[in-house]
Parts: sequence; C-alpha cells; structure tokens
Amino acid sequence: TGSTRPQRLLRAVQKKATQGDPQSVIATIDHFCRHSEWAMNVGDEKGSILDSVVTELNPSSALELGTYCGYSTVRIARLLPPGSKLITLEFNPAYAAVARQVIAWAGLNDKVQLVEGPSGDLIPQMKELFGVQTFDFVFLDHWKDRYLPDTKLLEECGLLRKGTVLLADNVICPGTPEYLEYIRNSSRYESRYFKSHLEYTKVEDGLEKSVFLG
Ligand SMILES: Nc1ncnc2c1ncn2CCOCCNC(=O)c1cc(-c2ccc(F)cc2)cc(O)c1O
Ligand SMILES: [Mg+2]
Repeated sequence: TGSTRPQRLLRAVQKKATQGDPQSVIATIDHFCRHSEWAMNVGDEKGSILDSVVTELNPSSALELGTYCGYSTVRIARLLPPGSKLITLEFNPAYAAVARQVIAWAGLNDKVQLVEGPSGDLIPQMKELFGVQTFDFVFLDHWKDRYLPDTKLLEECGLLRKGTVLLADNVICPGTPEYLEYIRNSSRYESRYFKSHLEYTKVEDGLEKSVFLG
C-alpha cells in the first residue's frame, strides 16, 4: 500500500515549505504540481484571480466548497482580516486529513474551519452548527454538478446577502454548463467571466464571478 498523491503533496510541503509561511506552502504545492505530479488545485494563474477577488472584497465570513488538499483554503485564509472565518467543506475524508495538515503547516488554523461531509447536507446546517448569518464570499470548487443545486440551497437557506460574491472554478474545464446557464440568465446575479487556464496546463479554463443582488 503505497502513498497517495495528496500524501506525497503533503510530504513535499512538510519537507520544503516554511512552517507558518502560507506563501511558501503555496509555492511548494505549485512547484510540486508543475514538476512532479499534476493535482486539481486552483493553481497559481487562477489563484492570482482568486487573490484579487478576495483582497477587493475583504470578507469577514467565507465559505469554500471542496477543500481537496487545502491549497485554495490557504490562498483565501492568508488574505482574510483578523477575526474573520473561512468554513471549508470536504466530502472525502482522505483529502480532508491531508488538508488539515497543510492548513496547520501554513499556520492558518485560527482562520479556517474544515468540515467533513457532503455540501448538500451541511449547507442547511450552517446557521445552527457554526453560527453563520450570511456569507460575504463563496468559492465553488467541488463536484461540478453540485454548483447549481448548492447555489440554490444557499439562496433558500438565507445564507446569501445583497453583495455576496460567488466565485466558481472550472466553469470551462471540466465545465459547469447548468450553473453557467442559470447564473448568467438570473436577474438576481451580476456575472463576469475571468478567462484563464486549467491549473498547470495550457488548456482553457476560467472563473465565473457572480454578485448576488438580493
Ligand atoms: N458534495 C461535496 N461536498 C464537499 N466536497 C465535495 C463534494 N463533492 C466532491 N467533493 C470533493 C471532491 O471534489 C473535487 C472536485 N474538483 C474537481 O473535480 C476538479 C477536477 C479538475 C480536473 C480533473 C481532471 C481533468 F482532466 C481536468 C480537470 C480540475 C479542478 O480544478 C477541479 O476542481
Ligand atoms: Mg477546481
């Protein structure tokens, strides 16, 4: 029973990145994915767009759907102001175990709450379990066919407010056609597409930024 790719990614972080230094954790993962093994992190190119959206918004409460190894969790949490909180949901326990250690290595435990389970079950429990009122920012990066149902669920559970920003990864590759169709044609959202590339490749991909109008 050999190691898994997430475990090898974590070993690279613990070997090469400086503890408590999120930037070195990000750089180590990007180097590993470019030069050793591709992995489905948002990556450096789309990651820079993510950074600019988060920096501009300066969110107090943020939600990430799909943690994987915690790369985008670290990218987001490192930019959050003191006292703010990022809740990240991961379905796969093996991914969650690696992500917890990546987040800890970056020194971001006090800003991040990683919750294991399917987003469809956890979203309706956000208010009662985590004392969340509404989210300022949501990063969608989980199963692509869950983007639309989970967005509708966030609306129905009153977790979005006027001005909440949704940022969706992979709207071209692997693609989220139903989500794009809905969000671009809904009068309740103002959307914009940021053209980029699939992480660590030349394949087209992009991020869709949508502001909830209430
Ligand atoms: N309901 C839930 N609640 C919580 N967590 C959940 C959940 N459901 C799943 N999870 C966690 C697992 O989700 C991972 C989803 N991400 C991807 O699948 C993904 C794939 C590619 C990719 C792969 C191969 C190619 F050739 C080209 C592109 C690139 C990306 O950037 C990706 O993000
Ligand atoms: Mg992705």
